[in-house]
Amino acid sequence: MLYHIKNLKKIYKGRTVLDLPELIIEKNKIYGILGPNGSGKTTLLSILSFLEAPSRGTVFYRGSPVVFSEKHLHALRQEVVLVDQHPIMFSTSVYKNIEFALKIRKVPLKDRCQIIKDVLEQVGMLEFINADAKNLSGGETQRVAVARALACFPKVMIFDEPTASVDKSSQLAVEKIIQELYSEKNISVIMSTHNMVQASRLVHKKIFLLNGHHVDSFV
Ligand SMILES: Nc1ncnc2c1ncn2[C@@H]1O[C@H](COP(=O)(O)OP(=O)(O)OP(=O)(O)O)[C@@H](O)[C@H]1O
Repeated sequence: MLYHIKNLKKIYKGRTVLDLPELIIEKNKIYGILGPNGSGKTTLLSILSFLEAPSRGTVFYRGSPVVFSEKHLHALRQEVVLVDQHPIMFSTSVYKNIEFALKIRKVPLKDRCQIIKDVLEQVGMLEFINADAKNLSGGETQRVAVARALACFPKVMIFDEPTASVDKSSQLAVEKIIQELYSEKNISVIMSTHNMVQASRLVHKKIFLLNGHHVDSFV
């Protein structure tokens, strides 16, 4: 079991936006979190990637209860990475954007170049290695963001609406990459999406959220 959530609540200014008595997420699968605007998808993904603490309840990760304090979260954030819907790129080359992630994880200088080439190759973006990351299209930016996350050798990758702001061909390219992360790299994937058709072709398990509650389906 990858995650086991028990009696979780997230409360903002007195309003409960997530209320999950129990939720289990198994490893080595692609999960889709589905729900309308404001249903709590991003909030759940932030908690699963250890960037937000629940207001109440416990998150077990690989069998251990997570202590949401900076000291304890450091190691967990090395193996679980979130790829944001609008990834932030620094105004420098694609190479340096990925290198920055390696630098903060203290990857030795001599290893960085090969890792960066490898991950860009995996997402089909090697030819952009020296391009200015600020000039990339939405789809290209998503792929570099995936490469940057992959450079940290994660066990779990979490995507917030990975194809919401890209065109159709980039959408299929990103879906293919997600499929390969799972099938070739044994990375567990959790992604939110509005797109039911996308979920049907890509994910193994769906989690439906409605007003912060886990429901069996929307019908
Ligand atoms: N930092 C915050 N402070 C106050 N309220 C918040 C905060 N973050 C989220 N919310 C509220 O929590 C609810 C759930 O938001 P969340 O972003 O998780 O939903 P979502 O399903 O991801 O929506 P969308 O599909 O529009 O991205 C919303 O009503 C939102 O306004």
